[in-house]
Amino acid sequence: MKNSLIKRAIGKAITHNIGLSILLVFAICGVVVTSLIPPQILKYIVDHNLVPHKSEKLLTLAASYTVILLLIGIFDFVKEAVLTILGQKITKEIKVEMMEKLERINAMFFSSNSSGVVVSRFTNDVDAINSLFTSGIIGMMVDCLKLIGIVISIWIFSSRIGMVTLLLIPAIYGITREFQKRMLKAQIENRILIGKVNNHISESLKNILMIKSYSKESYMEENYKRYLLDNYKTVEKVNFYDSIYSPIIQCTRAVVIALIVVLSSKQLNFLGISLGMVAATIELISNLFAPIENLGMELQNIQQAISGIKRVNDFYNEAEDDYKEQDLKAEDMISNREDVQLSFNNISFQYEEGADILHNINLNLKPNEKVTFVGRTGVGKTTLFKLIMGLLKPTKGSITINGVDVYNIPNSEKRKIFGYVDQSFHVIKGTVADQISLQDGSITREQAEKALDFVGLKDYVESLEYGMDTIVNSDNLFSQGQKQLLAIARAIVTNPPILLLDEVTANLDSITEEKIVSVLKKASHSHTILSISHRLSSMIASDTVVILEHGRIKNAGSPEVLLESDDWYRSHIALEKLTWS
Ligand SMILES: Nc1ncnc2c1ncn2[C@@H]1O[C@H](COP(=O)(O)OP(=O)(O)OP(=O)(O)O)[C@@H](O)[C@H]1O
Repeated sequence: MKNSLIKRAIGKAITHNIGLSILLVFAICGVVVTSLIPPQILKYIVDHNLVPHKSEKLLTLAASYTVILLLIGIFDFVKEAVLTILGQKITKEIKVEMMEKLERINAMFFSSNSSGVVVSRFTNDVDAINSLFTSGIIGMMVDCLKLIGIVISIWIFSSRIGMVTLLLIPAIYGITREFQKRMLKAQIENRILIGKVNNHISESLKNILMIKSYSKESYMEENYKRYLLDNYKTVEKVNFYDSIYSPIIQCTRAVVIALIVVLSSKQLNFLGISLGMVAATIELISNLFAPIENLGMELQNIQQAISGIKRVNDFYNEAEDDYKEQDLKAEDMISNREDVQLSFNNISFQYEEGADILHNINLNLKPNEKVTFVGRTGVGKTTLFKLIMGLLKPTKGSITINGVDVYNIPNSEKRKIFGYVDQSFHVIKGTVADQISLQDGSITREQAEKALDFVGLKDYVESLEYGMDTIVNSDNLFSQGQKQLLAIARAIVTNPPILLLDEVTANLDSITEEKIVSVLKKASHSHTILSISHRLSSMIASDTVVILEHGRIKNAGSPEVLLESDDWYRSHIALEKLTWS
């Protein structure tokens, strides 16, 4: 059976908050029972005080009536407050466990699930589950109990009215549900259109230059008008249903009350009940409508929560990364930095069943070897890097460092082994020092300073008002080239023996590129460097170039040998020279 995160979270919230849970049960019983008392007091006042014209107990009875109403309010408040607190605790529990799961989940999950889908598991679905407690199951239970109480109270006065009430409940429920469905449909349409209207504004702002240069102003204006018009229509629909629902319910209530009054009049006396009972019945009938109206919404919340529960549980049961050797330490694997053997042992990989991206890759790298992977776009270079870092598991074969399968290396040890730099620098919240250490407590300030110095950014950072402690909250503090240098500092700060460089100089001008390359040349003396580059001539000198084609190694060798023996490589270099000359 599937592991239900929701059941566990609810169980945990209840057992850890026994006092609150008992208070909730007490408040629910209090609301149900006390809400049946006022009509009984009313009946007593009419039959025993007003009809016989006795006023002695009137004040006490009026005070009791008020106190009971106050009690109903207090019980209701306690119920809502406890439900909200428990709901929040359950939501927090679910979200924390989901985040932990997200970190354990197999990288393949992200191939078929966009970030939007994952975010909606954390937001919409968890919120829907939360409403199950705040306005779903418990609300429904309370409302059903209230309805049962009202029907029994009325039945005690008159079985005939009791029967009418029983018929009335499904009728009112039917009308309410129909209106709620129509209103919800209109509200959803309205929300989609509001999204379109807002998106249109941001899209216009983003593309304003293109709109002007291609003279698309009127096209954009027309689209905007259309979205606005459609939006108004849905708002009108919502308002229409909203405005006619209330009168329909009021009329139904008035007709039923009028009927009870007429049927119990002196002339007809069809119901045979006292005046006090008539007054109490009228109040009970009036109280009948609110729980029925609530039931419709609660049913809807429950339906949404059920699909939310299913999606969250499915997410929670996604495959996780396989077993990692948690006790494995980088120092044990690599006792001597000068002796790092990276081997690709006949690996193949596929994202989707039956569609191999990489086939039978075999390579044995020497310590401190500089290897550049080249090949057409989409051939699988970045995928190969992910396999090297153990983020993906080969479908066949293995990649090993000094004989240890990289897929078994625990994530906590990876930074000591690999330094990864790609085309873009990902800024994190925090200071300049945090950008390098990634808030890793084991990295000292001296190490971060040394890394900054190594990439040549020390002077620039010292010129900032707070130096390394300057908060990086704008994208403009560092230029594109400086960001790449920071990325290199981040990668080398732990002095990992293997550097992986994925198109690090893409998007940079040639002067900045030269600067980056010179920093990398400096680093190359003490690292095994694997790089992906489209511009071969601009990279640091490679010992080996590996040409990938259709997911296989087409050729591998020193640049000099390949220049002699590989037509593709020769023409690639010639084309580059032509472009850059
Ligand atoms: N997460 C993924 N899920 C499914 N397919 C993927 C995924 N990532 C990449 N692919 C596919 O795998 C193939 C190899 O992609 P990869 O990014 O490794 O190529 P690349 O050689 O690095 O390309 P480029 O030079 O353009 O960066 C491509 O066909 C790509 O569409």
